[in-house]
Amino acid sequence: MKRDLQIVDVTLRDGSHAMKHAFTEEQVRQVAKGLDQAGIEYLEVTHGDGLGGSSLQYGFSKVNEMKLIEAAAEECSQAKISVLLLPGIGIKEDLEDAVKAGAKMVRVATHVTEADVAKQHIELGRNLGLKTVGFLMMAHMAPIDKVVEQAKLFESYGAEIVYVTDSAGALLPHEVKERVSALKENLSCEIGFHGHNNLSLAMANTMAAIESGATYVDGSLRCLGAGSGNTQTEVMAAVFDRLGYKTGVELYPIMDVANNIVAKFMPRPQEVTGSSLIMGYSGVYSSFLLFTQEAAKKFNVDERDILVELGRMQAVGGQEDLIYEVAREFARSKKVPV
Ligand SMILES: CC[C@H](O)CC(=O)C(=O)O
Ligand SMILES: [Mn+2]
Repeated sequence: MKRDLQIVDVTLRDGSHAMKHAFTEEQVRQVAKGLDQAGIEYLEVTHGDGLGGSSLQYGFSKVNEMKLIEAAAEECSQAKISVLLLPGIGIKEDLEDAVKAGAKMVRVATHVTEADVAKQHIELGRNLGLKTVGFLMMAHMAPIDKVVEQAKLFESYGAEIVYVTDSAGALLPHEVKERVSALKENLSCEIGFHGHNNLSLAMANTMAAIESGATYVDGSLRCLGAGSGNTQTEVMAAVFDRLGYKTGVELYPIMDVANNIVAKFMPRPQEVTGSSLIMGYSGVYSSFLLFTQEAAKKFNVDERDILVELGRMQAVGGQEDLIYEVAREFARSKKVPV
C-alpha cells in the first residue's frame, strides 16, 4: 500500500526514558507484535539515548538492547526495526551488531548545530543497506538558516530523510512550520518531525509539520516518552484518517496495543506536569526530566528552578552532570543542608 504519511513509532525507544530503561523482553515482544499487526512500518528499539546508551551517565538498561532489537524483529512480519545512534554514545560496531539483530533503519542524531559529526555514521548506514535518517535534535536552539545548513550536511552525507526534532517540546506550531518549510524548499530528501508534548502542542506541531511537507512523523503509544512524552501514535492514526491521509495504520488495533498493553506497564500517565511544562517553556531536553526530579529530591530544591537555570545555560544532551551541579548550587544558595 502506498502511504501518504509514515508514522514511525518510538514507544520502545523514546519510551525507554519514561521506563528508566527497564523494558523487559516480554514487553518489547508484545508491543512490537501489536505495532506490526496494526500496520506500523517502522518502530524504533534501543536504549532511550540510542545504541550504547546503557551507562552510568544515561542509566543502565535492564535488558541488553541487542536482545530487545532481536526480539522485536522476531515478532514482526512486515514492520521494520529502526535504531537511534548518537555519534559518540553509539559506535560503528553497535550499528553493525544492530543490523545482525535485525535493524533495517538507522536514525543518526546530533545536536542541531553539530551535523558534521554524523558523516561517517550516515555513510556507514548507507553502506550497510539501511534506510538512513539524519535527526537534528533540539531544533528550537538554532535559527532557520542554521537548521537548513545542518540539514543540507546530513543530505550531502547520504541521509534519505532529515528530521526536525523538537527534543525539548519547546517549538510552537509556527516555528515548526518555518523549519519544515525551509527544509522542504532547500532539500530534495524527505522531511520528518519528532515532537514532545511539554507544552501540550505535540499534535498541533505534527499537523503544522505535515501541512508544511513532512512525510515522516514520530509518535509513541499513550505518549510514552521523555518529558510529557511524544505525539500520541494512536491519536495520529485517527486524526490522519479523518483528514484522508493513508498511513497504513488500522485504528482499533493500534488503540488496542496502546490501551491493553502499554497502558498496563507504563509507570505513570504521561501528563503535562509542572516540571515538563517548564521544560517546554525553558527549552530543556526532555530526557532530563527524571534526573532533575531525582536531583531536586536529593538536594531539597524546586525542580522548576533547576530546569529554568538549565534552560538559561542552554544545556544540551550529554550534559546530564550539570543537573546535579545546578541543584547543589541552589541548595547552597538557599542554605539547604546537603
Ligand atoms: C537522548 C536522545 C533523545 O532522546 C533523542 C530524541 O528522541 C529527542 O531528541 O527528542
Ligand atoms: Mn524524543
